[in-house]
Amino acid sequence: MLKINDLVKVYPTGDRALDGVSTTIGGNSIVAMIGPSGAGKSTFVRCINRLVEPTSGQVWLDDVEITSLSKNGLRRERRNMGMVFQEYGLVERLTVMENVLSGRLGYTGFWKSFRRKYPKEDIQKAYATLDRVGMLEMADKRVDELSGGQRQRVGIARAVLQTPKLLLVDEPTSSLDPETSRKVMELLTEIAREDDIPVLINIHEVNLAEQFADRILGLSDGGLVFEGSTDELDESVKNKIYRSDNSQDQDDISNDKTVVDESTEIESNVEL
Ligand SMILES: Nc1ncnc2c1ncn2[C@@H]1O[C@H](COP(=O)(O)OP(=O)(O)OP(=O)(O)O)[C@@H](O)[C@H]1O
Repeated sequence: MLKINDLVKVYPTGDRALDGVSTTIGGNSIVAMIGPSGAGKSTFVRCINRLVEPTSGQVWLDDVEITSLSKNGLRRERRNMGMVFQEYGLVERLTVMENVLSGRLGYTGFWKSFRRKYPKEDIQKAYATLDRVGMLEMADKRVDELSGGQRQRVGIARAVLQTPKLLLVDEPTSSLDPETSRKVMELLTEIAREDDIPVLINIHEVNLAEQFADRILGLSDGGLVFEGSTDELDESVKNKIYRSDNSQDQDDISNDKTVVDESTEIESNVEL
C-alpha cells in the first residue's frame, strides 16, 4: 500500500509543481494519473521514489516512510518500487537478457552489478519473465535491434524481475502507435492482476486511461482535482482537470503521440 500525504514540490526556480497532494494506492489496481502538460504528473511519480526530492509531505510504502530514509535505506527500498521510466532506458548495446538481469540488483551501480555472476535462479526467473512479456525469443538480441514496443516490454520485464511491491510507470505509450500502446497497457494490467501489485501510470492519453485504468487521479496545476473510478470520469470532470488547457493539451486529451528523440541513448546511471 502506497500512502501519500500532503506532498509538496517547489523547484528551486520557484515552480510549485505539487501543491499538497494526498492519496492512497493499493490492491492490484491500475491507477492512471492524467492532467494537462505541466500539471505535475512526472514530478509526482518521481517524488514517490525521491528521484525528485519532495519539499514537504510524506510517502509511505507499507510501513516504511520513504521520505525519511537515509541514502542507503532509500537504495534498498527502491528495489520494492519497480520503475519503468524513460531515463532508465535500456543499454542499447547489451542484449535483452543482460538488460533484464540488471533489474535483479536494482538500478544502482549498473556496471558493477553487470560484472557479477548472476545466480542460476535469477537467470531462470529472467527467462520466465521474458516469456511472460512475450520476448523470450528475443533474449539474445541487442536492444538497439528492437522496436519501441519491444523495448517497453524489456523495461517492464526488468522492473518485474525486481519483484516490486508497486510499479511506477512514466508515459509508457508516448512513442508508440495506438495498437502497440494498447498491448503495453494490457501487459501492465496483467502484471497488476497476476503479481497482485498496484501500478501507477503517468499517462497523457485519456482514452487509454479510460480503457485500462481502475482509478483515475486528475492533476491540475499541482493539485489533485479528481480522484475516482474510471466510470466517474465524465465530461465535467475532464473539463475540471483540463480547464486551463491550451490547444496542445487538447490534442493530448484526444490521443497524444509525443515524439521521442530516438537518438538519445540513456544508460542506467542513477546515482543515489
Ligand atoms: N527540474 C525542474 N526545475 C524547475 N521546474 C520544473 C522542473 N521540472 C518540472 N518543473 C516545472 O514543474 C511543473 C510540473 O512539471 P511536470 O513535468 O511534473 O509536469 P507534467 O504534468 O509531467 O508535464 P508533461 O505532461 O508535459 O510531462 C511545470 O511547471 C514545470 O515547468
